Amino acid sequence: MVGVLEKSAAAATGEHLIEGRHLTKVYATSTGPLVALDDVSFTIREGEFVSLVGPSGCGKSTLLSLMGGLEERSEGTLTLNGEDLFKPRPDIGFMLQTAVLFPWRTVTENVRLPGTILNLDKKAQAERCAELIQLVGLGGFEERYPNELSGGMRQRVALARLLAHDPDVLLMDEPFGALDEFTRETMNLELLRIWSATKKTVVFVTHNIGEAVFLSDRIFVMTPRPGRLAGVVEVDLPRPRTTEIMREPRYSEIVFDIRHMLGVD
Ligand SMILES: Nc1ncnc2c1ncn2[C@@H]1O[C@H](COP(=O)(O)OP(=O)(O)OP(=O)(O)O)[C@@H](O)[C@H]1O
Repeated sequence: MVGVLEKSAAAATGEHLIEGRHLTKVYATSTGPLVALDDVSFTIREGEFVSLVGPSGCGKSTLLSLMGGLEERSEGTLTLNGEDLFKPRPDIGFMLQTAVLFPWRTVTENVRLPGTILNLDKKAQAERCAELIQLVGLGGFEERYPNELSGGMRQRVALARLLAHDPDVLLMDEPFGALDEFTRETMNLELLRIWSATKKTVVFVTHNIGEAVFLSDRIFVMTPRPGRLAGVVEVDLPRPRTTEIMREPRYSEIVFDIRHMLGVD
């Protein structure tokens, strides 16, 4: 059970892992070029939990897709450990708001899919996936099919699948955005538990400022038209975090600062 939670030797060295310099993304649209990201520069350290927040259309998903190598940048540089980042890589995992699970595959078969695609050792994968299913709280549901699961349970399957091939970087695009508040809070706590044990690098997109403050080491605050990085906020709240932290004046202060940066107040 603890095997999947062991820190990778390379993790948490505090070095710059992902580095973007003057990143620009222009989409060609029917009404002409649309600047989704404009001159965005940042670094993300190994083992760090970074959230991207900002209103709809500010380029959060675009930036995440660039980091996942799913979109081509228009200008600028983007590197992972100094290597040009321009295509999907097995050491980067991606998770979306709605779990894209194969309905004809069981929970176990869905979680084992990346290992099968990447042709990883079958026995080791079988063990790891069984541990991960326990880890995300789905013990007993291994042989169920997605349509027999709740939305929260399907996201748990997606989370286990994200971790199955042990990527160093987890890119999560509003992974719990479609869940009710209680389930979302539980999933956030699970994610923090897994993250603190594995020290993976997480980049997490959310509309929810409170969620970003609760989870993150740093928050990239983005503004729209064109998508820019308005500022980076350090979250100096202690860890490990529980929901009790939301009572802290410092928590409210950071939430307020971000709202202010976004012009919400
Ligand atoms: N494939 C695409 N083609 C054309 N325009 C796009 C494409 N993807 C995104 N855009 C545009 O780029 C801008 C940024 O979109 P993006 O999805 O990155 O924003 P976002 O901050 O993630 O928004 P949301 O919070 O609503 O998901 C938007 O104006 C959007 O319409």
